[in-house]
Amino acid sequence: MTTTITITRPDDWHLHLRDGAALSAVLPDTAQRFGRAIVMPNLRPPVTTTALARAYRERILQALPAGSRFEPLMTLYLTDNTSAEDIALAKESGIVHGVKLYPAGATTNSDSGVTNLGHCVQALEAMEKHGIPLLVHAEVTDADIDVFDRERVFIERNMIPLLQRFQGLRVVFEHITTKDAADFVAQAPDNIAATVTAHHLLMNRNAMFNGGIRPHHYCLPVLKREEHRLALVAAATSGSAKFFLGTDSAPHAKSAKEAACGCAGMYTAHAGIELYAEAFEAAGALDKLEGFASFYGPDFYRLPRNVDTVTLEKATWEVPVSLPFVDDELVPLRAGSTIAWRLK
Ligand SMILES: NC(=O)N[C@@H](CC(=O)O)C(=O)O
Ligand SMILES: [Zn+2]
Ligand SMILES: [Zn+2]
Repeated sequence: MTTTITITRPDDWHLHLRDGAALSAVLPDTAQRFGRAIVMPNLRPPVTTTALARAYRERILQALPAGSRFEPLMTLYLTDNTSAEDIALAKESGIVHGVKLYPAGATTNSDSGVTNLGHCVQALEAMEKHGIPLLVHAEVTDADIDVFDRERVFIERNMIPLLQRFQGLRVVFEHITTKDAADFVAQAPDNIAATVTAHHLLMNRNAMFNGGIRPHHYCLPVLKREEHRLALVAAATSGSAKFFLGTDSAPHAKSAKEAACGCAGMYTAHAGIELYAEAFEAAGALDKLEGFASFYGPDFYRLPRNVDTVTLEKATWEVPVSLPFVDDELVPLRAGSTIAWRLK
């Protein structure tokens, strides 16, 4: 007898869909599993205005498989020059659901990011006023701060002052990777929540060096020590509405990953809910998966929960060694290996 679980259709609250042919290559994986996704704006050039977000949304809808009811939820990329007027327009549009803060230089395509939060006061006040959440890639970029400490130091230097200054702003601490972040979010007021990726629930930093350097396990924020992974599992399976699903699936061509200076990002959308089922099962907490994957995200974003369902069965399947990707290949997480849950 196979074990199955049926849950309300999940949403992905942190996703990179890219653009053009890459978008067409990856979108079906997400659309098959998730009802909606918060689509990250770090294109080249970045999605900095509602007009750009509207055009990008149309390209996503065009690329959807026929009959799909997947709904892209758009975001704007915060820059030093984002104005209160830009935020008012975003709110009015009804299609923009968050504004993403990338500290300049912190991650893939973040060179237009914020150099100093002091430059963003008017935009942040407008977001507070209009109820648009700020989504934060929470890492400092100082050369003297160890790469494994970048998230912890961001909390002290940036997150605490930000929340102090804008007490009505809703903030998503994106892709948390440390016990420090999990503890911080758990004790913070209800306007602060966090997304958690499947890969940070399933792997610690040893996965980057298992028998040799493993570029497909390199992402940002980088994988951390086992004690941090355990803290993330505890937070995600706690039943707290402050922690919800965000895959941070971030496709890069194989040639850009397997390189002298390889790109950061893991592709996980091909098993976007299945990998979480593995992590929750390992923690003995499958009963907590639906809240994390399907309820707490829409509740935080003030959107209705999905009404249809997905069913997962406990059945091992083999992940292809690579997937077609534009003129290249895409190496998904677990390539050539197996995943213990399958989407029915
Ligand atoms: N997560 C990653 O390692 N990479 C993301 C950017 C990001 O989310 O920081 C990407 O766009 O490739
Ligand atoms: Zn990020
Ligand atoms: Zn991301």
